[in-house]
Amino acid sequence: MTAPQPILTARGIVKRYGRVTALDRADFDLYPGEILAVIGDNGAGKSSLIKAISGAITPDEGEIRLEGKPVRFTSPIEARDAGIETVYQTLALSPALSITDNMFVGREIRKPGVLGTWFRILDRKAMEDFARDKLSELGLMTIQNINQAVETLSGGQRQGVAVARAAAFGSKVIILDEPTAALGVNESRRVLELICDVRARGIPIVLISHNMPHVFEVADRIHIHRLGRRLCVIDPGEHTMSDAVALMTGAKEPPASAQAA
Ligand SMILES: Nc1ncnc2c1ncn2[C@@H]1O[C@H](COP(=O)(O)OP(=O)(O)OP(=O)(O)O)[C@@H](O)[C@H]1O
Repeated sequence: MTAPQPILTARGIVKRYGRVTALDRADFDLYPGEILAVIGDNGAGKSSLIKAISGAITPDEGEIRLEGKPVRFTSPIEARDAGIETVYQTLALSPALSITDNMFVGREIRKPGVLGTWFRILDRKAMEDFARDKLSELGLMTIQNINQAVETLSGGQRQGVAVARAAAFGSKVIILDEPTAALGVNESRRVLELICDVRARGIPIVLISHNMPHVFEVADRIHIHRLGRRLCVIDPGEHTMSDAVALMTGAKEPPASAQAA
């Protein structure tokens, strides 16, 4: 049997901010259908790695491949168009807009024919139906009214809308930056379930998180980042949270069983 090919890879990524080297020949691999957690101490370079992959920064050196083909994104829109959706901690939702409008910002559906092409009239019904379908596919229909303003939703529901939007449009990869950081226990639980639902639909997820119990609960593999590069990748079934923290902080060296960096 041939080994599965990674859907997204990065090799030798370097990113410098003046005299600070945020990424120092960093590598990364994401396989189809997995949840890959990326963990590391503060300043290890996790956000920079994710920004490089999602087009928010352009690396100084190195190569990124999506489905085996080299890509060079110069903006998040280019990465999004290629099928890489990122949900940042700040969510980038517009509070005053409805759930439907938030799902479609920048990619609205226009009425067919002249109305849509010339007068750019929105097809609200098509957008509402699509939003309702996507939210219910992911079990998010506790949100009753898809025309409700996002500012009236709880933190967990907002995260749900952001993840549903990413799942609806992120055909290839979804990157989640600290999706449970601002949430309570029950809301975090729901978001973790949602992440597993998205994986079950075949979309691989990159999960950046400082929350070790959450990482160990859902991740298939854990990428440990230290001093600007991938130190190792561990199997959460074979290591404890204390092992992961010791590796992150440099208190311990990678075990032979960990995938080589
Ligand atoms: N725009 C920037 N300008 C200057 N230095 C930066 C910039 N962005 C990141 N850095 C530096 O690059 C290094 C890596 O930062 P990065 O945010 O990628 O780490 P991180 O692992 O995501 O940290 P945290 O967990 O604290 O968010 C840090 O030393 C940081 O100060």
